[in-house]
Amino acid sequence: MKRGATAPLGLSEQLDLSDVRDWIALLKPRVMSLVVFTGLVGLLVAPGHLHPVLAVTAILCIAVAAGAAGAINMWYDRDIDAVMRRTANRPIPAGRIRAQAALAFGIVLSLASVMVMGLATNWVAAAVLAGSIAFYVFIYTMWLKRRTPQNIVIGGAAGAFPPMIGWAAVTGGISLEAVVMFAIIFFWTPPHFWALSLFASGDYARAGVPMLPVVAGARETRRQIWLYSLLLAPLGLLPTLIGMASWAYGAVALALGAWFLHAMWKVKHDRQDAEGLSLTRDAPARAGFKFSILYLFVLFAALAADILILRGSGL
Ligand code: HEM
Ligand SMILES: CC(C)=CCC/C(C)=C/CC/C(C)=C/COP(=O)(O)OP(=O)(O)O
Repeated sequence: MKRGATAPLGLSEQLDLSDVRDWIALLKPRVMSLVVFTGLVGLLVAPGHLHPVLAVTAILCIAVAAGAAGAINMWYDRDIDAVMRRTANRPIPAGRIRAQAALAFGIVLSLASVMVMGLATNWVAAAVLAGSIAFYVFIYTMWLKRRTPQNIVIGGAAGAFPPMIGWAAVTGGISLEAVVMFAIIFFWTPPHFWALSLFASGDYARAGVPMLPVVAGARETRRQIWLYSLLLAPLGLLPTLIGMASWAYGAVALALGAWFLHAMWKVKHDRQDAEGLSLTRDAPARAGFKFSILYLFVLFAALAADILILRGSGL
């Protein structure tokens, strides 16, 4: 058939792949991958049984909720994202997705993820899921981010909820083990983010976001990174100390903790100029940021492996 003005579009024309990529980018998939992984670990280590289909549904709900919260964050932050080099090409500031459409997308996905979580698992898990979306959107994004350099310390709690949500999906409640996993991520977030902010502080200064290096300087930021690292390293051992995991996990946590302290010690004593993007490619802050991600991934993987192996062996 010859294509006239009214002829239907072909599938590839209707579904432009670059559009799909932009909608996916709204969900901040790279950052959320680790959020979802920690949620999965919470679900795997929880005592009890959840049908595999429901378990997969629960993890999808965490992924969709985290992504939806990211989309609403990008809607709200479109003005500052446009100013920062790292974020200027995001779909909203770059004009590829309308702000209102992104907001609607985020709200619909948020509501859907909470409803499906409640129906598939239980309403405790759904409530904590709703709470973490609300925390990220209202407490971090809309309230603290533009007001105080403590924004990520308090707001970071949002990213610490997923293991608790996974745990609640299986058990229908929250117990000490879930709180311990929450605490590990809570104290991990400041070194994770402030290491990055040391080499992205020029961006934040331009956008008027009061991140710690902008307000208090690089030296104080390095000091705070070190203090939180000192708290985090022993916290990693808590699962063993409360009898949740064995000493095999404890040994991994100890080694990782020592490695984390080593990486952050180098950040603390780095004397390079921290303004803008002027840190060299191999600057300790860059290495520390990257290592923070590896640390959390390996720590949670070790926790899951330890508990599943112990359970499998009947010990
Ligand atoms: C308030 C808390 C947090 C803040 C402000 C924060 C901020 C950031 C920023 C600005 C980036 C840069 C990369 C990008 O723009 O895509 C990043 C990367 C990343 N964050 Fe965080 N983060 C926080 C908490 C978390 C949590 C709780 C997790 C997971 C448990 C996480 C996991 C990651 C990962 C995996 C990356 C690397 C993404 C990549 O490969 O590009 N973050 N974070
Ligand atoms: C289940 C659920 C709802 C989880 C929420 C997960 C969550 C809050 C993760 C926080 C990580 C994150 C994307 C911070 C970005 O900060 P930013 O928004 O200031 O970074 P940006 O400058 O890159 O936009």
